[in-house]
Amino acid sequence: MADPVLSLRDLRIWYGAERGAVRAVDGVSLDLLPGETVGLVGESGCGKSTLGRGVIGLLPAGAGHAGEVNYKGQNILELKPKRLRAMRGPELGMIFQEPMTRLNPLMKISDHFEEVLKIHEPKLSRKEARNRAMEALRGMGIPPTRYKQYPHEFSGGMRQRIMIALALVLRPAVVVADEPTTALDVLVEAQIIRILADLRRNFDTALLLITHNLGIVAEACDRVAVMYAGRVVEQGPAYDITTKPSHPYSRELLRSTISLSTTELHSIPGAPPDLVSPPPACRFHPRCPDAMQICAQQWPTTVATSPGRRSECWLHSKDQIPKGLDAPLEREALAAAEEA
Ligand SMILES: Nc1ncnc2c1ncn2[C@@H]1O[C@H](COP(=O)(O)OP(=O)(O)OP(=O)(O)O)[C@@H](O)[C@H]1O
Repeated sequence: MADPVLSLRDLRIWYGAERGAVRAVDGVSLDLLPGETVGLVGESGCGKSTLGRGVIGLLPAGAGHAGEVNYKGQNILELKPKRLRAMRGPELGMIFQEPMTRLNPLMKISDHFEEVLKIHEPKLSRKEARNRAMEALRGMGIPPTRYKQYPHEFSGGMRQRIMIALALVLRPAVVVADEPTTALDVLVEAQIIRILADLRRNFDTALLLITHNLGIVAEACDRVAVMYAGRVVEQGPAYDITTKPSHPYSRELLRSTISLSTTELHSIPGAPPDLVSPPPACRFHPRCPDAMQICAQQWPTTVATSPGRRSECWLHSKDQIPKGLDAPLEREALAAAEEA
């Protein structure tokens, strides 16, 4: 297996708040291999975007961090801002959700590409830069005849494809795509996801795809990391996790996804916890249908449930649970504890 192009080790990111720190990412370890797409899924507010920004060192001012984001033998979180800025684009790319806010309405598409290439690849001649841009656009299904047009002359789906082409024209080693297709209709979404899959194969780009849509994960990702309350609670091959989730949270998340075979709508009871003071021990225990007494008392260890697959749940290390603590957690007891 190839060496990872990027490795997160015990990554922690928090935001200062008056009531205490919001621990948005709280001890995440994850590898990205060259050319693979890893889907990052989880309910709103669990820390996906924060993790995605941490991966390319683009954290808001005031955010604290600890742990490592290793890229080419260096922790990018420790780099000088200038060095990091120079890496962002040619080595670490990011695709955001709303293309209109990122494309300058007064600049033609050609100007956008030529500016980016001039900054990061100054040795390219104008003609070479133009050819590179055309190639990237063609890959995204945008005809070269439209190269000199302005952003408003394109549909939302096309603008998003232009943004993706702009991120990929520099052939970065790692791209973080944060909900890149959420604002688009499903057909355009499927098309973009297919094109993204082709492109990363061609350029060996590792893609971290943040999404709410588990259907996309099953279709487009090699691996998936399921996030809950700042932690990655399960990670492994996308097919295995979307067909046979081993963490109760992944299972519940999958059950609450609408698909063609959906006969009734399921929602996970309760709400995700407050990240200022999350529940002790396993953070999912107050909502978990399988919770045992140990889950409210001790942090679960991460267990390799099969090759390449890890799950942070006591269900997978039952032999280590002290006697009696494997009894089901009583819901009434839980509610009373929460009231107190
Ligand atoms: N700049 C910020 N300052 C303070 N708190 C923030 C900031 N950005 C995010 N947060 C908080 O950090 C937590 C994680 O947010 P984040 O946006 O990373 O989650 P998410 O899983 O990407 O959510 P969504 O799917 O809704 O985008 C939330 O509690 C959020 O309110």
